[in-house]
Amino acid sequence: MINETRDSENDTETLISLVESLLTRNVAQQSDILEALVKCEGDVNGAAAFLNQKPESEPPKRKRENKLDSWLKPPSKRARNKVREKPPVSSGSSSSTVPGSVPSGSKQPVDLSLLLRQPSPSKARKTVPKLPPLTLSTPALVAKHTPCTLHYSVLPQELACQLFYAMLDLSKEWKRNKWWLFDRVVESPHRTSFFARRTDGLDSDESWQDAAQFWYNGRRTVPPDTFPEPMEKACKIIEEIVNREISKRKRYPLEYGESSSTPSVWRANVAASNCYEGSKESVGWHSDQVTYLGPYPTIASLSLGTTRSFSLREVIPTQELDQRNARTLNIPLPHNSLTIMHASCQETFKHSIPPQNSIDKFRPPLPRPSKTETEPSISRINITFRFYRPDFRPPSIPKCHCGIPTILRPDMKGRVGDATYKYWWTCYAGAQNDGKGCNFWKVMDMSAEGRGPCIGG
Ligand SMILES: O=C(O)CCC(=O)C(=O)O
Ligand SMILES: [Fe+2]
Repeated sequence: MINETRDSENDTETLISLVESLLTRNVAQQSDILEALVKCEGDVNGAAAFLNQKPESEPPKRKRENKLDSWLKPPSKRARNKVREKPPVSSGSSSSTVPGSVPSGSKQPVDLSLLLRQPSPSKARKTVPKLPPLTLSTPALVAKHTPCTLHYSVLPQELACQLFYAMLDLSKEWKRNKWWLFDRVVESPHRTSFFARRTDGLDSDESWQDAAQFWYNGRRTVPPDTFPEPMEKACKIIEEIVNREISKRKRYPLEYGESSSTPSVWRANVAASNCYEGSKESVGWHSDQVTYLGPYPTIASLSLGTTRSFSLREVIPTQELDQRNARTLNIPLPHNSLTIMHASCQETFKHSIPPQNSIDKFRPPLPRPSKTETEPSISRINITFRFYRPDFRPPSIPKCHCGIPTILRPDMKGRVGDATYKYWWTCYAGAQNDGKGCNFWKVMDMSAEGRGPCIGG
């Protein structure tokens, strides 16, 4: 099964994230990770093993340019497909398909400094100070530094425990996501599952379950499971919290809704769930895929079980790279806490659950119904409640030259200040079709495509 809820901006970046997620020690430089990848010919596990055993004091090798270039510019046709060509950064035009061709410069060498978002050798980049990671240990700090809000003890204690036990039991059957990266299939370092609510959350719309069958690959599959009973109960409580929080914050014109003056109607109609068993299970840096969520989505993420650190890092727009650096922000997420990733988070930040060297055993406050003793656990269950917009249902998603539904990507690096972000429909075949894709891209145009209603009309 491929990953339908996460979006990785480009292959090299994904590879680096995957290696990062397997590291058990700090590797300060992304260039060291890339070098290890080159040495191991793109083998993620090999690169991580190499870095994990490398003594910390060993000075980084500096002869990287030739090797990196030859690795990033493989000569074969197959290899050329591996590096995703990117649409122009500042495309101001409305909807445009470029059949059989790609934006100018598409066959040019990959710009490594943009890819890695780390200081380039130029003078200007050297003067941008690097910022150490910052731990955001209170909801006030989270609200100050990120587009998220953090809420503690959101469910009644009994319901939180009931849901934790129910998901822990179900998780034994969950699968690891698999997708194509370069020439190999990679597997997520945690188990995952997808649920669709019985209705779309608004009324008893019966087409909802029907639509849900298309969310893997855009091809009809077995319908996903519906929300188990404690998840349904939790969802109702979470919807109230989310709507209250949305009503307190700035709204964006492309967010779903009748108008900014009508009451908020965020509702969850799907949920993606993850189980991290032990300190080494993780998820690498990514933003969540917005194909069915539409622009400026709000995602509510519930944490159950042992406390894990949730990391956020802004993607600095290209034109600001010589002015500021991103900072890794770490938020400890205890049992029964809710992180709301508000509108603009998927467009401006990446997030991850990094592996840890140690983990606190979680002792649930209540035992299972049939037991008198509680079982300590090193697992964390995460449930992300999401609202798949009616105006982004599967039949409305454009298809690429490979004939499969595209994915929607925000222009993270090309964004300019607070101006409304741009999005592209791009080929997704690279992740699912033996790693081979086409170069389809098309600017998303809400009104030309008949989407809405949006807050901004
Ligand atoms: O486990 C978490 O808190 C994050 C999970 C996540 O980012 C995802 O499922 O997309
Ligand atoms: Fe995510």
